Amino acid sequence: SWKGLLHTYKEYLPVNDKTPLLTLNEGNTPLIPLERLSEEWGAEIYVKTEGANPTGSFKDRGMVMAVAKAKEEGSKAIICASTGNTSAAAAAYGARAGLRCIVVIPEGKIALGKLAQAVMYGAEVFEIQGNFDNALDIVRSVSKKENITLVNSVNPYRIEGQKTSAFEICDVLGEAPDVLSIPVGNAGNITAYWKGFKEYNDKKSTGLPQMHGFEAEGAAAIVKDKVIEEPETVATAIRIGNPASWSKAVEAADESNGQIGMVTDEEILEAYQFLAQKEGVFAEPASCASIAGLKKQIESGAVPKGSKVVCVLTGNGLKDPSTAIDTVTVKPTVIPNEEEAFLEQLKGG
Ligand SMILES: Cc1ncc(COP(=O)(O)O)c(/C=C/C(=O)C(=O)O)c1O
Repeated sequence: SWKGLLHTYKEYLPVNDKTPLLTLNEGNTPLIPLERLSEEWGAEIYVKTEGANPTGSFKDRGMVMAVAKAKEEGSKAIICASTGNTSAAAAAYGARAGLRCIVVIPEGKIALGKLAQAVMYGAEVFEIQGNFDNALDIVRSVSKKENITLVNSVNPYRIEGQKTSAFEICDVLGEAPDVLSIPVGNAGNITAYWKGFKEYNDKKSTGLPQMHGFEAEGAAAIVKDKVIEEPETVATAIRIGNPASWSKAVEAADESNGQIGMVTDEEILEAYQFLAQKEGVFAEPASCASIAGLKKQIESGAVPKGSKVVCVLTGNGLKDPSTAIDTVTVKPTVIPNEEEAFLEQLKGG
C-alpha cells in the first residue's frame, strides 16, 4: 500500500537515515482522462487531481519534505506567507510533526476552506493588511532574524517534494506527456515539475513535456514582464504580483520549448464550471487556469491537435465554496415544503 512520498521516492529526495519519515499519505493522486473535453478539443487530455492530497492541494508534496527536514535540523517552528493552501499544508504538517506553525495571509483574501484548515490545525494565523507579496517579504526577513524555518517555495525542500508529481505522471502514462499545463502564482510548482521531468528523463528516458504555465491576467507579472503591485484576480490562490521563482519559471518554459501565458478571470470561471459540469471534476478557480489556458492554446494551434496533455488541478474545489456559490450560472431554487410546487418547478414551470 502507499506509504507517502518520503518513503516512495527517497532515492530522488534528500532523505537520509536521520530524516523523520513524516507522512499524511500525500501523493499518489489520480490522473483522470477527460473523455468529453478530449473529444471536443481533439487532444488526449488528462487532469492530475492534486486536490486529492491530505489537505486538498499540491502543497502537501512540498510541505512534507520541508517540514521533515526542518524537524531533522532541530527546528522548533515553521513560518510561511500564503494565499491559503501553503498555510493549510504547513499547519497540517507542522501539527503532525509537533512544530509551532506561524502563517501570514492577506487579510480578507483567503478562501474560507483554507482559513478553516489553518485555524483547525492549530497554526498561529496572522491576517496582514496587505497582499501575499507583502506577507512574503516580511516572513522572509523574520525567519532570518528568529530561529524559525521558512517553508515557502523559496525553501528548496518544497521544490524537491513537489517534483514527485512529475514522477507519478510518467509512471502512470509510461512516459512524459507532450504538454504539461499548470497554473502559475509564485512559480514554485512549475519549477518543481520541470525539475522532476528532467530527473526522471535522465534516469528512465521518459522524455520531456513542453511546460505551459498560466498566470491570471490581473496578476500576470511574467507575461507582462513587470511586477504587479496590486494583483487582482478571482483566483485568489494565484493573486501574486511578484513571483519568487520568476526566473526559474521562464527557464522551464524556455528549456522545454513551452511558454508562460495568461488567462482572464472570465476564462478561468468558464473552465471552472465546464470542467465540473462536463467531467465531474471540481477544482478551485486557480487550478482551472491550466484548463482555460489549454483551451486557448488548442484554439490558436499553439498546442497541436492530438497532443497528449496533462493539466495540473492544484487545489480541491471545496477550498473555495463562496466563489462556487457566487459565480455558478444555474443558482439553486427555493421551494415550499409541497410536492406540487416541486413538480411544477421540475416541469420548468
Ligand atoms: C490552488 C493553487 N494553484 C496554483 C498555485 C500556484 O502555485 P505556485 O506557482 O507554485 O505558487 C497555488 C499557490 C498558492 C500559494 O502560493 C500559497 O498557498 O501561498 C495554489 O494554491
